[in-house]
Amino acid sequence: MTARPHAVIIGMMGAGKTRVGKEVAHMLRLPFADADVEIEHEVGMKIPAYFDKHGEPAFREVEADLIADFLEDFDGIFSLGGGAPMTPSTQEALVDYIAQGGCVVYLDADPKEAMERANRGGGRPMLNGDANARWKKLFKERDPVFRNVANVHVHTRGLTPQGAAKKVIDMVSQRTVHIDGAAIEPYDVVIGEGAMNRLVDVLGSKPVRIALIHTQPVQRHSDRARALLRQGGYEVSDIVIPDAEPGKTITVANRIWERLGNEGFTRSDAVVGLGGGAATDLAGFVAATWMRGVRYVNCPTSLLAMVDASTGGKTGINTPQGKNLVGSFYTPAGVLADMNVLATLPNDIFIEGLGEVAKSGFIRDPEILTVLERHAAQLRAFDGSTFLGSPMEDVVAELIERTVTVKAYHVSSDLKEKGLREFLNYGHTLAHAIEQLEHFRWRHGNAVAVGMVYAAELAHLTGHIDQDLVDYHRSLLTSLGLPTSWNGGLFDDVLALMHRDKKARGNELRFVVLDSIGHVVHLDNPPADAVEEAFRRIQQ
Ligand SMILES: NC(=O)c1ccc[n+]([C@@H]2O[C@H](COP(=O)([O-])OP(=O)(O)OC[C@H]3O[C@@H](n4cnc5c(N)ncnc54)[C@H](O)[C@@H]3O)[C@@H](O)[C@H]2O)c1
Ligand SMILES: O=C(O)C(=O)C[C@@H](O)[C@H](O)[C@H](O)COP(=O)(O)O
Repeated sequence: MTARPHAVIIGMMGAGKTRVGKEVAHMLRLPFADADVEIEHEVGMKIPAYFDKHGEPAFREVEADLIADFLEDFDGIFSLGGGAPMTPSTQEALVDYIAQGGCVVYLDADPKEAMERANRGGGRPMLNGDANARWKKLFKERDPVFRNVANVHVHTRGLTPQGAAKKVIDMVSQRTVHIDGAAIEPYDVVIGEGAMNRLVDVLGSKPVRIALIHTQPVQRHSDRARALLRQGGYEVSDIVIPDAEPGKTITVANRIWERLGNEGFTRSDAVVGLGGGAATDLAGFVAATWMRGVRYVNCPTSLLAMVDASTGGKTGINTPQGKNLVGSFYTPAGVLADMNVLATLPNDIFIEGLGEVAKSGFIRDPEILTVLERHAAQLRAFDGSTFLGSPMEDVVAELIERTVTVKAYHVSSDLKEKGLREFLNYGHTLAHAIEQLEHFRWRHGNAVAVGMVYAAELAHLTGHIDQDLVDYHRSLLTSLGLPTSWNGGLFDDVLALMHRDKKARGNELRFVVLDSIGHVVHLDNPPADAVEEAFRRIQQ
C-alpha cells in the first residue's frame, strides 16, 4: 500500500459531497477525487449512459473495484457516489480503512436543501420519476447504513460549503481514545477543536430533557453546548453550580436532585457536565445517583479535567472529613475534550493540569516526560488567547491523548480500583491531605506535583529508586512551573489525613511508588520514620 485517503466522504445525493470535499481538499492543500468522475473516465461514458447500457449491477461492480483501488492508493480527499456505501464489498473495504486509522465522513445535509441540489441539472439515474419521493425513499434505506459505516458524522444544515468544510476538517483531525473493559459500557474520549459538536450524536435520540450542569466562569462554553442541545431538539435545564471545590458538596447535589424531581427528569433523560474537574465530578455524581443512574456526557474545559477528571468514571463530592469521600464509579457515555475551550483557560490552571500529565508519564508512558521536557518553556508560558492554531496546540493534543490512554489502560481492567487502578493515585496520598489542610486553596494538580516528590522521596528511602530519579521529579516539575515543596502544616495532621486515604486499609498506610520510570509498585505499611523523613524533605 502506498497511501490512504485522508478522508472519505459519503452522504445522500445533493448533500454536497463534491463541493464540500473539494473545499476540504483546497483548505488542506490535498488532491481531491470524486468516485463518479473517476468512473466516467474509466468507462469512457457518462454514468446515466452506462446505467442505460449495462444496468445498475454492472455499474456497482465497476464502482466497488474503483473505490477499493482508491482506498489503497490515494493521498487526498475522496468522495463517493450516494449509493456506493450500500455495496457490501465497499462496506467491508471501508471497515478495513477505518481499522487502519481512516476517516469515513457522513455528510448529513438538511433534506430539503439536499433534494433541491440533487434535482438541479438532472442526470441522476437513481432519481428518475418523482425525484423527491425517490430521494426520500433512498434516504430511508441509506441513512442507517451511512451512520453505521461512517466514523465521523457531520451535520451541515445552514452551513456554507466553507463552513461545512471547516467542520469536516475539525472533526477529521480529532483524536479518539476508546475506553472499554469487562465492567464498562464502551465509550470514546474525543480530543480536538470542535469535539463538542458531537454532543447530540453521543447523547443519542432517546433523552428528551438534558440537565446541563456547569459553572459560571465557563458560561461562554456552556452557551455553545446549550445551543447545540437545543438545535438537537432537547429540552435543556441550565444548572449553574458554585465554582471549583464549593460545587462538590452534598448541598449542591441535593439542590440539583430537587430540580430534576420538580422538572420531571426520568431515567431516559440525561446529564451533561461541563467545566473543570470539580464540575464534571459533581455532574457525574448526580448522573450516577439520580434514579440510580442516568446517561451522562462530560465536556471538560480545563486541561486537568480533559486528561483525568472527566474520563475514567470516578465521580464524587467532598465531605468535611476529606476529599472525594463520597461518590461512585460510573462511566460516562462519552467525553468531548474540545480544544476550543482552552482559549479561555488561565495560565495557572493550565499548568496545574500538567501535574496529572506528568504523573501519567512517571507511572506508564515515558514519552510523555520527553514531550514535557522538550516543550517545558512553551508549556509554562501557555496563553489561551494565542494557543489555538499555534504549534503548541498539537503538542497539547498529543499530551492529552497519551495521558487519557494511560488512564484508559488502568480503568479498563479495574474500574472499581481493586488494584491496578490505584497506580493512578501516584502522589495523591499526600496531595489530598495538602488540599484539605489548605482548605482547597491549593489547586489539585499542584498538590499532586508535591505529592509525587514526596512519593519519590519515600521510594528512595525504602530502597526502590535512586537519588537521581528523585532529583528528576523536582527538576521536571519545576521546569513546568509546578511546586515541589509544601510548608503549610504539621506532620501529625498530615499523617492523620493520610490514614483516611481511600487506599489505606485498617490502620495501615498504603502508598504507590515507582521502582523505575514507567513501573509502579504498591508500598504497604512503610516504616514510620521513612514516612516522616520524606515529609521533612518536601518541606524544604
Ligand atoms: N474524577 C477523577 O478521576 C478526578 C481526577 C482528577 C481530578 N479530579 C478532581 O478535579 C478537580 C480539579 O479539577 P480542575 O483542576 O479542573 O479544577 P476546577 O474544576 O476547580 O477548575 C479550576 C478553575 O478553572 C476554571 N475553568 C475551567 N475551565 C476553564 C476554561 N476553559 N476557561 C476559564 N476558566 C476555566 C473553573 O471554573 C475553576 O475556576 C478536583 O476536585 C479533583 O479532585 C477528579
Ligand atoms: O482515576 C483514578 O483512579 C485516579 O486516582 C485519578 C486521580 O488523578 C484523581 O485525582 C482522582 O480523583 C483521585 O481519586 P481518589 O479516589 O483518590 O479520591
